[in-house]
Amino acid sequence: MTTTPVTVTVTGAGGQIGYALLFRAASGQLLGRETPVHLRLLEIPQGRAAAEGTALELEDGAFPLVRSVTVTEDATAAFDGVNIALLVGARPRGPGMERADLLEANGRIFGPQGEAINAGAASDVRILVVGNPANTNALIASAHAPDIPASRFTAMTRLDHNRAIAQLAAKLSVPVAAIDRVIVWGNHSASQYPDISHATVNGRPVTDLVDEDWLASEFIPRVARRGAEIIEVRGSSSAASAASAALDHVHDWVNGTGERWTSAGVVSDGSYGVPEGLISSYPVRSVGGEWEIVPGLEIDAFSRARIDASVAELVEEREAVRALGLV
Ligand SMILES: NC(=O)c1ccc[n+]([C@@H]2O[C@H](COP(=O)([O-])OP(=O)(O)OC[C@H]3O[C@@H](n4cnc5c(N)ncnc54)[C@H](O)[C@@H]3O)[C@@H](O)[C@H]2O)c1
Ligand SMILES: O=C(O)C[C@H](O)C(=O)O
Repeated sequence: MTTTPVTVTVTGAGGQIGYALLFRAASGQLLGRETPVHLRLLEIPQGRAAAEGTALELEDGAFPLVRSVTVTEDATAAFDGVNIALLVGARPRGPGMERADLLEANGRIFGPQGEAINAGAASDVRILVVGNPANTNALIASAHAPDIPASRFTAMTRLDHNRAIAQLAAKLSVPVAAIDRVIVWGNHSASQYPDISHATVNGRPVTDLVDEDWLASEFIPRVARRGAEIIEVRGSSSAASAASAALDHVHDWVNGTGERWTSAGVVSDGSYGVPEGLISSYPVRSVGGEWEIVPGLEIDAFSRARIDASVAELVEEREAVRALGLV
């Protein structure tokens, strides 16, 4: 634990996720209850007033860990000296859209932000991209930050991971904490593969307890399409659960996972047949402040086909942003 204040920049701070995220970050749920924070809220002119209002409410929260709150429209100022960058600011999809439909509009946000991070971030900077399509936006930001190791750019698939655990816990009538070794592979999109072939419940293989039909026809599509289900039911995209997953991701990254597994979109080193350089979701542990891909897992034919399909979509997205000149 450190008592040196950590600078946390949240883009899209005036939006839904920003509002759900900032108060929990201020209370210590992002980095730990001993770590003071400087909060930087980056917005565009349309979102500035909402971010200013959030800043007033953060002040009124009288959070002991908050050392300062700054609202800005200037990416250079927002990322100067940043330790933790939460890139949330981007358009959400509406009903009937896929996340990849946002590629061109949102992709243009992440090149300039990558450049500003490259220019000014602290040497230990860690970046989580939440704005969709998250994996490819993280790839774009990383491509514009040549001085920052690619391993520091991550994309959020923790919400998918949490959704998978929650569905499994409900099916098996166990607390979520009883479940470990769930994996989300690939893209944060409908092609993602929530994989329970290595999962355990109280140390026992989950595959002994659920049938393949439930897996293929209920569990996988429910988790993969949960974002769309939320949009249909709520009328707008997930916010509090997304913020919660962002807190989980960063908290685990900084504080470690121990032996437990989680899922994160991290740069591929070629593991499990994913082309090197893509930002793909993998089973990971956080050790010594770095994400490590869980090595050596056996991948059966059912899983192989699904991982390959999601990775193929990531390759297509990379080609699309290359064609747009974004990487
Ligand atoms: N990865 C995930 O699991 C996950 C989960 C939920 C939502 N999301 C995505 O997160 C993004 C944000 O969702 P939301 O519900 O908060 O949307 P929102 O529309 O409520 O808020 C987005 C905010 O970003 C701001 N913004 C836009 N461009 C910006 C820029 N260049 N710099 C700074 N701010 C900018 C907007 O002004 C707005 O206030 C969307 O792309 C959504 O699809 C991802
Ligand atoms: O599905 C969306 O567009 C929002 C978000 O990515 C989610 O998974 O809830």
